[in-house]
Amino acid sequence: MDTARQAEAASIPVIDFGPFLHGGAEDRRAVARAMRQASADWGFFYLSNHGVPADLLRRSFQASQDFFALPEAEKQSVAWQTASSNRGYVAVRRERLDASKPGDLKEAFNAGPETGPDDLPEEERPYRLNRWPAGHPAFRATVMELMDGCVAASNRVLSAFALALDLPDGFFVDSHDQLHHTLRLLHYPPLPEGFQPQGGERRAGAHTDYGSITLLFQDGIGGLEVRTRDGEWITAPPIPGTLVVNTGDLMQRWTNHVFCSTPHRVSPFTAAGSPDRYSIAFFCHPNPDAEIRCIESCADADNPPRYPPILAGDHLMEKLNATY
Ligand SMILES: O=C(O)CCC(=O)C(=O)O
Ligand SMILES: [Fe+2]
Repeated sequence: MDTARQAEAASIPVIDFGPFLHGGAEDRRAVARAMRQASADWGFFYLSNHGVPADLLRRSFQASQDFFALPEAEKQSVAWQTASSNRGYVAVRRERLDASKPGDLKEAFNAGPETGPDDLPEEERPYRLNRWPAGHPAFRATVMELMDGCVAASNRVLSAFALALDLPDGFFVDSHDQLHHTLRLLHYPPLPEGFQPQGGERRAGAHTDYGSITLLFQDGIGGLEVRTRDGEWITAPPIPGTLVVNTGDLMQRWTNHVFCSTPHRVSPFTAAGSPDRYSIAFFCHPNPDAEIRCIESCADADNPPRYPPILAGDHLMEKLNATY
């Protein structure tokens, strides 16, 4: 189906994270229960009072605008090179999130947490280094400040997920402690008036995310669409002050579909036409050597494990190699 129903923002749950961060044990459990329900019904929810400072987000969106406004040659000087690194600049139409459709009408800049190269095994070093445009130290500083904020926020969400499944607090966080995450600045350039998408092209093709969870920050433009469990596409409009959390493929495998990995896409058109749109996604990836196997309490005789165990790193490489 090509059009999406305009959803009431309320149809995808909005969860207040404040009581989890600042409340007592019962408040924390109530938030975790709401997340469990939302992840089962939708695989998506909005989170308010998420703890990532508004001023940092404002500066990050500004840094993103400044980066994408650089001349193409400067952006290409830090071009994305390999799936194993997955860092650097990705030009318009370079990636196909829906492999059956033309390239996405977006450009992106990927970065990862910077562990000092000295801490890394020799063979990993070239893949763990970010690609920064020369002469823009403030860009790097802002992106890395946001990285830290997102690592902290995602760990808090992962610990709520553990509580939601009655698992020890560190169950998910400990499997993410090598910080193989990707922070991705996204820019969807304006499309000319009367633009006709060719061959089903979109700003981002329909896909599920690959990792455990994703935190997504949207600007005010809109365009994100989510497929409901009934197969209908609905809009996920921006809600000021919130971020969007969605569960990815590995979380779905881990929880045997208790938490679902929901297809989503970005439509070329919004009520405002197709102006510039910016978003920022933080993809959480478990440690590459983490074995993702069905959590015991998520399976029983009627619902046996649906997938064999897989190493998180193997899953990610398979997905990245299919979309570039
Ligand atoms: O830009 C957005 O709103 C969504 C982007 C997205 O789903 C992705 O990059 O995986
Ligand atoms: Fe996505």
